[in-house]
Amino acid sequence: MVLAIDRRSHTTKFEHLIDTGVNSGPERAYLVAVDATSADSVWSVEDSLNELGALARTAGAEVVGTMRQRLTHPESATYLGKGRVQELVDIEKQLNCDLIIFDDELSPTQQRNLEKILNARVIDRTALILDIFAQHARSREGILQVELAQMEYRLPRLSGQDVEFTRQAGGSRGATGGVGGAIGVRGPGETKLEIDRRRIRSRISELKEDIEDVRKQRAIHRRQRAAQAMPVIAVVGYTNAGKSTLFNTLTEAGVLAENMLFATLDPVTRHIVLPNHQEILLTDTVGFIHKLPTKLIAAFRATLEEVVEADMLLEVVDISHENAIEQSETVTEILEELEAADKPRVTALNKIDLVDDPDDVDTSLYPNAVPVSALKNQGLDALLETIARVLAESMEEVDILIPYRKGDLVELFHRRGNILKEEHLEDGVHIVGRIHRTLRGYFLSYSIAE
Ligand SMILES: Nc1nc2c(ncn2[C@@H]2O[C@H](COP(=O)(O)OP(=O)(O)OP(=O)(O)O)[C@@H](O)[C@H]2O)c(=O)[nH]1
Ligand SMILES: [Mg+2]
Repeated sequence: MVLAIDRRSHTTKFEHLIDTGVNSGPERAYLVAVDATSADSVWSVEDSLNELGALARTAGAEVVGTMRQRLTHPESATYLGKGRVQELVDIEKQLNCDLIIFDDELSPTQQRNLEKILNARVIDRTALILDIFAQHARSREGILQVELAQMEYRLPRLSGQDVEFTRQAGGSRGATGGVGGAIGVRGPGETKLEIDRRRIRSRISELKEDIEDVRKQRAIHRRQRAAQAMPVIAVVGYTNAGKSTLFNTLTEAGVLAENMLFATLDPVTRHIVLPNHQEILLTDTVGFIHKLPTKLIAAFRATLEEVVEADMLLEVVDISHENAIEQSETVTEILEELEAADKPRVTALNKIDLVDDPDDVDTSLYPNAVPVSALKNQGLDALLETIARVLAESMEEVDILIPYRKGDLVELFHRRGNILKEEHLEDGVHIVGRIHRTLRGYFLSYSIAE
C-alpha cells in the first residue's frame, strides 16, 4: 500500500502494492521485538509478537520467523543490541526475507541505521498499522485521516533523495514497494530534503483543514441527533472483538464484519429500541490496539469524537481471546487518553460460544458485564436490559408539573423516561421520574421541586 498524490488535482489516493501472492507468493516477513524490562505494559512480549504477526498477515505478508531480545530498554542506535543485529543479517539471508518488522515504533535514527545494515526493508508496528488503515479506508473522512497520520509519520523520517510521492502500482518489491513501503525514505541531499519537508508540511496543513471541515460536519450531525433527544451509545473495544457483528445483530445494519484487524474505520450510527421501550442511538466505530500511536489517535480525532461525545459506552471484549484482560486494559487506557473512560459502561463479553466452560468466565472483572455471542445471537436480551438499567442509573430525577396543553411533553416522558409517580391534578400532570440528561432541558421549566 502506497500513498500517491496527484499534484495537479491535489487529490489523494492509495495504491495497492502488496503482492497478493499470485506471481511470487506473499512478502516474507520476519518479526523482531525487545522484551524491555523497563516497560510497564500488561502485555507479554510473546503476546505482542503474536499480535504483530496477525497485523502482518492482515497487511498481506507471510510471517517466516520471530526474534526477541531481553534488554532494559531498546538500544537507541539500532533497537536491538549489536550482536543480535548481526544475527539478523544472517537470518534474513537464510530465510530470504523481504521485510523485517519491529514491534515498537523505531526512531528515525534507528530506522536509518538498521536500513544501512539490513538488506530487507525495515518497517515498524506503526507503519504496519498505517498500512492496514490505508488498505481499509473507504470514506473521504477515513482516507484524509489515514493520509494525515502517514504524513506526520513520514515527516521526521525524511532524509532527502527520492520523495517522489507517486509510485507505480504493481512495482517490484525493491527497496520501497510492498507492505509499509511508502513510509521509509533514505539518502542524502539537503536541498531536496528541504523541498520535500516543505511539501509534506503544506500537505499536512491542507489535510488538517479538510479534516476540520469533516469534524464540523460531524458536529452538525451530532446536534441534529441531539435534537432527536436519544441517548447515544458508542460501541468500543479491541480490534476484531466483534463490535461490528454485535452492531449488525442489534441494528440489522449491514456493516462489514470480518476476521481481520481494523475492518471498520468509519463510524456508523443506527437507532434501536430497548426492552423498556426507550429509544437509543448506537454507533459502531474503529477498534483499538496496544501501542496505538498517539499521532494516529490524534489524526482520527474526527472519528473518535463519536466516542468522546457519547452518553454511554458499550465495550465489546472477545472473551475467548487469551489476552481478553490485556485487551480490555488497553481499551481503558486509550479511553483515558480520550478522556472518555469515566462514562457509564456496559461490557459485552462476546464470543461466549467459543468458550469451553462459560460458567468459568469471571464477569466481575469488567463493568456491568454480560456474556453474549453476537454471532449466535445469545445473551442479547440480557445485554439490552443491562444497557437500559445502566442508562436509567445515569438518568436524573425530576419532579414536574406539565400543563395539559403540553400533552406532547407528557407523551415524550412516557416514551423516554422512567415514571416513579404520576397524578392528574387541576393544573396539569404531576410526574416524578427519571429522565436522561439529554432530555432534561425540555422539562426544567416545569420543575416544582426546590
Ligand atoms: N465465534 C464467534 N465469532 C464472532 C462473534 N462475534 C464476532 N465474531 C467474529 O469475529 C470476527 C471479527 O468480527 P468484527 O465484528 O468484524 O469485529 P470488530 O470488533 O468490528 O473488528 P474491527 O472493526 O476490525 O476492529 C469476525 O470473523 C466475526 O465473525 C461471536 O459471538 N462468536
Ligand atoms: Mg468493526
